[in-house]
Amino acid sequence: MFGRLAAKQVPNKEYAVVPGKVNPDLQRERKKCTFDTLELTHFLDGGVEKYKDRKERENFFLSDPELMDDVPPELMSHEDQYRNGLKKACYLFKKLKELRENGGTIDNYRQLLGGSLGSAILKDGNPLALHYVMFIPTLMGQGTPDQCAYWIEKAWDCRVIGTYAQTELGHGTFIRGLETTATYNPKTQQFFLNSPTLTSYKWWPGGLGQTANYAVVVAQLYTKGECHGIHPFIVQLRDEKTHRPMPGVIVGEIGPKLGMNATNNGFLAFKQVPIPRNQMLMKNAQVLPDGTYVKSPSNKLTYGTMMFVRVVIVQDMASYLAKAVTIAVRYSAVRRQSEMVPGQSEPQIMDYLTQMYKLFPYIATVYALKFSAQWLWNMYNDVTAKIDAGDLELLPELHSIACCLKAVSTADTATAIETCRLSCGGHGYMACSNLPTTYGNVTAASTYEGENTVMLLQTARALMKAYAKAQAGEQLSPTVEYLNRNRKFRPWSNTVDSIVEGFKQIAAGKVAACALSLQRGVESGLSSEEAWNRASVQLVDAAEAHCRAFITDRHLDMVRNGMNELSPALREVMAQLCDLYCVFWALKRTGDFLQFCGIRGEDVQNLQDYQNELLVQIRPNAVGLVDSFDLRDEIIGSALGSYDGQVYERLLQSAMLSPLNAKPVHDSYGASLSALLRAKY
Ligand SMILES: CCCCCCCCCCCCCCCCCC(=O)SCCNC(=O)CCNC(=O)[C@H](O)C(C)(C)COP(=O)(O)OP(=O)(O)OC[C@H]1O[C@@H](n2cnc3c(N)ncnc32)[C@H](O)[C@@H]1OP(=O)(O)O
Ligand SMILES: Cc1cc2nc3c(=O)[nH]c(=O)nc-3n(C[C@H](O)[C@H](O)[C@H](O)COP(=O)(O)OP(=O)(O)OC[C@H]3O[C@@H](n4cnc5c(N)ncnc54)[C@H](O)[C@@H]3O)c2cc1C
Repeated sequence: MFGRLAAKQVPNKEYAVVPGKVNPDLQRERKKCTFDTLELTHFLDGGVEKYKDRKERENFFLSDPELMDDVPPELMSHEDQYRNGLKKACYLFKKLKELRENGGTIDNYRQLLGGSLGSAILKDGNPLALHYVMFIPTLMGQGTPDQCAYWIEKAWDCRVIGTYAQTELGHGTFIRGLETTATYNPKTQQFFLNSPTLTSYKWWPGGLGQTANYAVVVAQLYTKGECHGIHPFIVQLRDEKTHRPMPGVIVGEIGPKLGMNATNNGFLAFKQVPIPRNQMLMKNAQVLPDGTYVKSPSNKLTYGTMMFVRVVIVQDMASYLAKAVTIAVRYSAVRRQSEMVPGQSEPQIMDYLTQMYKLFPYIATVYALKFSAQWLWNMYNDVTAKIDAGDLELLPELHSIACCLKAVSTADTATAIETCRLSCGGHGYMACSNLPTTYGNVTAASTYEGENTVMLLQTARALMKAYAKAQAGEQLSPTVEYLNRNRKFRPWSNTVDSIVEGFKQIAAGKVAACALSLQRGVESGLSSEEAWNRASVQLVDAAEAHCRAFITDRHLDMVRNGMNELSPALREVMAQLCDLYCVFWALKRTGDFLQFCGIRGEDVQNLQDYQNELLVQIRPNAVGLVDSFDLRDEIIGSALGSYDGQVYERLLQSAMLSPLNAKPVHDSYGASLSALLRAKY
């Protein structure tokens, strides 16, 4: 990274990065590790074959100089960020095509577009991401076989580039309130797309600004004078030859953002734009040539693509976090500061227990999220196969767990990355640490694909239904089985099993308390909606507790039952991480444990002692654990986190890339500063 330019400009040659030289503290850390890091890498990849595939894929992409930046995107203008992003994205997609022709799978695409590899190549966003992440999945999930046959090939080959245009200036969350209309005219057999108000302008879709020439547009369907709610339509936005906007299409880019500045998010409006009837995606609902509307088996099937992306976001979060925590742990091994014992040499900052506390729970979180994400991905595939066969029974369960996992994983990861940044002191604030960009990417996910509070309220809605079922003695689905009214919770016993059990007990207690609040609200004369709003802070809290119970349960189950093949040395470390994740959250929720699980003050002290013990146990393996994520330096993209630990050399090298350092006296001196220095006031 930070290529050719820098090497010429470092002021003192002896401070240049030396290839192959590894920081001695990092070397010592690697020797201390008690397990085989390669064994863990294989486990994370899902076996040796998958490990080899990944390595090959990374080589294929990351050793291509066309895909590497000579100048970091943060030094570019907004326009150049887009130009650079688009150039690389187009090149990347040519390579993706090559990969597909050699038998690449959708999993390859996910890994490339999400998480670590994608964010290494297109650090600040990808203007073609929505084409693959939402446009193609919507065609696949919502098109009829004929529509799929016509559009998907074109889309895979990038003969059309699409985006997913749903959100409007006025509505993102409440999609039933969208204002864009698609009105069917049986005489011409066309829909007419129209944007009746300013607030109906589409706003946000990735790649919409200057990149996409087609979009899936979500609009209110009108036929025979009646509105049938929101439906997806394929709309051509730009001429296929000239790329000029089609007649009646108003389109542009929305401007710089906190992050993701190469994503080319755009706005869009229509002035009675016609499209043929067969460009409504009609797998679920249909409009017949004469304008007759045929209902979908469930109007929530239109929401299918959002569900897909929520599921993959959870996986993505684990990848982003692995990257951030690798940077912070390696830096904390290299960085020495202060005196722990007066007169003695300065310790590595990772020897401070507070530093271990900042970092190690987030190493554990990578695993916690990975295991939940894997479970969710499997469930998603099972449920979609069943839906395709006409069985919609498990759809609500999938929706409920996907919503809370999306919210909790994105919120936790954003907090974790900010903590990683803080743990790197001043240098963490530098763009070249790659922590600010990583945070920018991750914090966006708390908003997109369903704002987190709203997602938790969706889960809470399902929890209230499940609670009512439990009270009626009905059978419950697996993720809410703990609400069963006959379930006896085991008494507290100062073990990790007890913590996991405790989270279920807390969730059950909070769900019951919400139900009571709602009931009281209604009894006091509030409408059920008003009572819901009055209880909503509690409801969000209950949904979060439910999700924490799920994540800890999954994590413990994996450690107990999913690691039999691993060596005892590695299993021990995996168990320590699981325990740490559980204790960390138990201590963050001490009030809940005191309220719902009957623990006492001395139990809290025991938990505190156990947390300290775990931090110290994990300390010698910290660098080994992040090395096992096996993230190449191009993926890490950080002056602080590279494998060799040449932190100070890389900081100096990256400073020299600043255009402000190109000349000994900057032009602005003559333009303004010299006059100020000479002025007599
Ligand atoms: C090919 C390669 C792929 C590679 C992948 C690489 C991965 C990389 C990923 C990272 C890159 C991402 C890039 C960024 C993309 C951002 C794109 C967007 O934001 S796009 C824009 C994203 N925008 C958003 O996410 C908008 C968020 N808003 C919404 O989704 C909805 O408005 C709502 C869910 C909040 C409410 O909906 P509303 O219709 O008002 O519903 P009510 O509340 O009245 O509840 C009624 C009933 O419906 C039920 N139900 C609801 N949903 C579902 C469902 N999905 N299902 C089932 N059921 C559902 C609900 O439970 C309830 O049941 P019941 O109690 O009656 O039994
Ligand atoms: C980086 C990025 C990329 C995006 N890409 C796309 C894209 O490609 N395509 C696309 O269509 N959209 C895209 N979006 C839009 C995104 O999906 C919406 O911003 C998101 O769904 C939130 O909607 P909103 O902006 O209307 O927020 P709002 O709903 O206005 O949220 C504002 C506040 O109101 C609260 N609130 C709203 N409703 C409720 C409620 N019912 N109960 C309690 N509180 C509530 C929220 O919790 C939040 O605190 C993108 C957004 C971002 C940030």
